[in-house]
Amino acid sequence: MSAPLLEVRSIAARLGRVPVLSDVSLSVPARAVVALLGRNGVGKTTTLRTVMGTVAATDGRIGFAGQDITRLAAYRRPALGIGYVPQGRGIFPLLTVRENMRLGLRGAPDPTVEEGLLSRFPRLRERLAQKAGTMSGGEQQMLAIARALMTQPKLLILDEPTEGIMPRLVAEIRRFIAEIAASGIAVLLVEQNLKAALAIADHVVVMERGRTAFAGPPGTLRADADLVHRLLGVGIPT
Ligand SMILES: Nc1ncnc2c1ncn2[C@@H]1O[C@H](COP(=O)(O)OP(=O)(O)OP(=O)(O)O)[C@@H](O)[C@H]1O
Repeated sequence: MSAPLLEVRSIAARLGRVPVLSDVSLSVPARAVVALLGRNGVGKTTTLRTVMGTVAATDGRIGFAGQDITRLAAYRRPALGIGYVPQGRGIFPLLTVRENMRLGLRGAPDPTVEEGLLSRFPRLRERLAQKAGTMSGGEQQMLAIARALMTQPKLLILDEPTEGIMPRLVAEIRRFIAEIAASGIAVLLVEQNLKAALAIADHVVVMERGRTAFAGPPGTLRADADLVHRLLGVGIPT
């Protein structure tokens, strides 16, 4: 079997002096969707930030596309093919939609890529010259995803993409994520909603206080109501 696209092996990390991650492992195969779950505060966001390099791994190893990136500078990681949409989206409200979309690029935008994204996100096309801060939370989330896709990543990392978004747009954003995955881009997604995670993911990883407590196919997690209750405090969704 070929190596996974992203392989996080037994990483540890601190925020200030606080040890937040002690033993996190997860793999994202090429073209797969992996959902990262866990109660509030277990370290999901810190895990993603360690992959992106804005938090340093104090132990363990992070590999991407066959390269050891554990100590690679954060600013060099996106260029390897990792797109990241942080929690809270990271949109610049006073810049226009078009300016936000092009923000992560190092050179001129590829017109075919930009055009393809605007066809997929017609709400963004209609608002290209508008300041991003005037859009709804769901539209800003679409913009953040489109911005990450402008760099044509092999892996898209999304931190709670539907958090705080009105229900009508939640379904639309979930559909976009499924489409992105179907187009062959691997997705690593932090998702609070267990039902949505089980529906979209090929693999599920559940964290508990700074470590990986479960990693496997959604069906295995779904079959273990006791484990789901212990790790997530919820029942199995119907
Ligand atoms: N700057 C900081 N210094 C020390 N501890 C922090 C800091 N920021 C966050 N923490 C703690 O680190 C832990 C992990 O936080 P993290 O945001 O990674 O968790 P999470 O699983 O993503 O949570 P949520 O679902 O609430 O976003 C939490 O217990 C949090 O209180």
